[in-house]
Amino acid sequence: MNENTTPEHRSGFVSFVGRPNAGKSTLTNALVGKKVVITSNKPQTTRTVVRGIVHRPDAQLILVDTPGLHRPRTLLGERLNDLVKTTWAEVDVVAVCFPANEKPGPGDRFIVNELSKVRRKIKVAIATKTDLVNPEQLGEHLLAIQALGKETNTDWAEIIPVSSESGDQIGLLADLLVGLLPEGPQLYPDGDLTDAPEEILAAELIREAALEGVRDELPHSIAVTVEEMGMRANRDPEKPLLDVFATIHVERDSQKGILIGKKGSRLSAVGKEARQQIEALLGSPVYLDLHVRVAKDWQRDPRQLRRLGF
Ligand SMILES: Nc1nc2c(ncn2[C@@H]2O[C@H](COP(=O)(O)OP(=O)(O)OP(=O)(O)O)[C@@H](O)[C@H]2O)c(=O)[nH]1
Repeated sequence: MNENTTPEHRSGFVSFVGRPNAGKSTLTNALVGKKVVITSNKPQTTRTVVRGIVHRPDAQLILVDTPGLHRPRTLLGERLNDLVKTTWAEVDVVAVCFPANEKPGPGDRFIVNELSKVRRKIKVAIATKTDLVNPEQLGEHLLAIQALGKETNTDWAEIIPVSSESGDQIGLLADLLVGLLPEGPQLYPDGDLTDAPEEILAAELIREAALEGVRDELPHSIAVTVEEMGMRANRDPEKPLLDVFATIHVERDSQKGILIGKKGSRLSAVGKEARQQIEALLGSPVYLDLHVRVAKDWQRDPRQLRRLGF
């Protein structure tokens, strides 16, 4: 760079991959600085590809959040894996997340192996959740990641430990990722933190609230659609109200009962939590109309999957 030119601006796409629950969504939110993707302690929370956008004077970093890649067991699982591979082909950098509190295992090997088939792609390893381990454990973890790279012929451009919880090394990670992006213009307007439509964000926030406190197979059985969303007409401009009409789909009657709870108590708690989250994200008071519907075995039914947007 010559001293008379302005510093180059970089822009590009980074995809986080990793086994379910590796901390990808939390990391996206930590880098963006705001909750743009939902997180939960239930594996396989992420289904749609939602982008978080990091704005800096020198760069624009667009984060593509993917579902956890795993051996598919259902049609939904297959669709999600296809989605991951399509994403890899399109991004500038693929960053694999390895939670520091779990030894890299067969699930991680499966992912890195699949990724090694994608040639000429910049690959980064991120050790997530470092706040959960001591320095010695972290050292072993980093060595295990390095070994896994060797074993699969994967050349890590960086191996970096971070904690989204404490914020440790998040700024450094952003710097490293920006350094790996090509020179390019700003791709999204200032202030845009995601390009997911508001309907999708609202549906995701409702799904997150519904996942809170449910166990076993139920989390995987929950899907949410937003039927209608819009500002209520004829309101005092000082008191706007956003109407959101949404449906929570489950696979069985018994699950419907669990979600609704005694005298509707659980559903109303879910509604309240989701409403507050949507209000925080979109900055307007919200009226949320929430229904629960049984879509029998939707995860295995192509027609229903299409209806639910997969
Ligand atoms: N202590 C700690 N917990 C974390 C950290 N990052 C994520 N978690 C937790 O780990 C769990 C999974 O995080 P997510 O970000 O939803 O994981 P994910 O990889 O997006 O998961 P899927 O959507 O299932 O693929 C959540 O309970 C998070 O709160 C971290 O840095 N420290």
